[in-house]
Amino acid sequence: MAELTRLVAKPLTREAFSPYGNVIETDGADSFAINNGTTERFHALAQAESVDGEVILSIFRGQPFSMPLTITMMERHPLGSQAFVPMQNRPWIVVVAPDAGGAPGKPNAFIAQGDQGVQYSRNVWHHPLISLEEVSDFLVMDRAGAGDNLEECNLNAPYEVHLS
Ligand SMILES: NC(=O)N[C@@H](O)C(=O)O
Ligand code: NI
Repeated sequence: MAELTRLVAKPLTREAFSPYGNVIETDGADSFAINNGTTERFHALAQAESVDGEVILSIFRGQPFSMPLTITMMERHPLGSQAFVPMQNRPWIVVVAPDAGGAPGKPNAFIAQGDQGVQYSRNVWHHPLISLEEVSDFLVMDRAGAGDNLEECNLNAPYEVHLS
């Protein structure tokens, strides 16, 4: 088995995640009152992108992974963005990577809190959903339509994701 490179998950912040997309959270976001002041709207935290087809909402029920977790591949969606918002307020893991000549470069891992969602911008390398602790539901917004919207690629070496 190839040497495992240790990857420590960092706290998810808008700034650190900005090269890859948006963090969907109320902390630090502007808001305004609607519904006669009975509701606060945190407006346009992310904008879905689809080159064609339609944008849909789904629920992904993720099996929990134990840590440390060895990752060997990444994927991306060339035809649209993909957003994940946790529905049961449990932490989860986000792994993204820059593009390096059409393949994922060195991955970055983040620990997301249960009130943090993310949107991967179109064509951004990311690892498939990594739930923690218990089976967890996520509201997912992404593109549906004709054509192949899933590109997978092995990492040049396996990484072992750690929480600390
Ligand atoms: N393939 C699929 O629908 N899920 C992945 O895109 C993922 O990011 O979890
Ligand atoms: Ni995906």
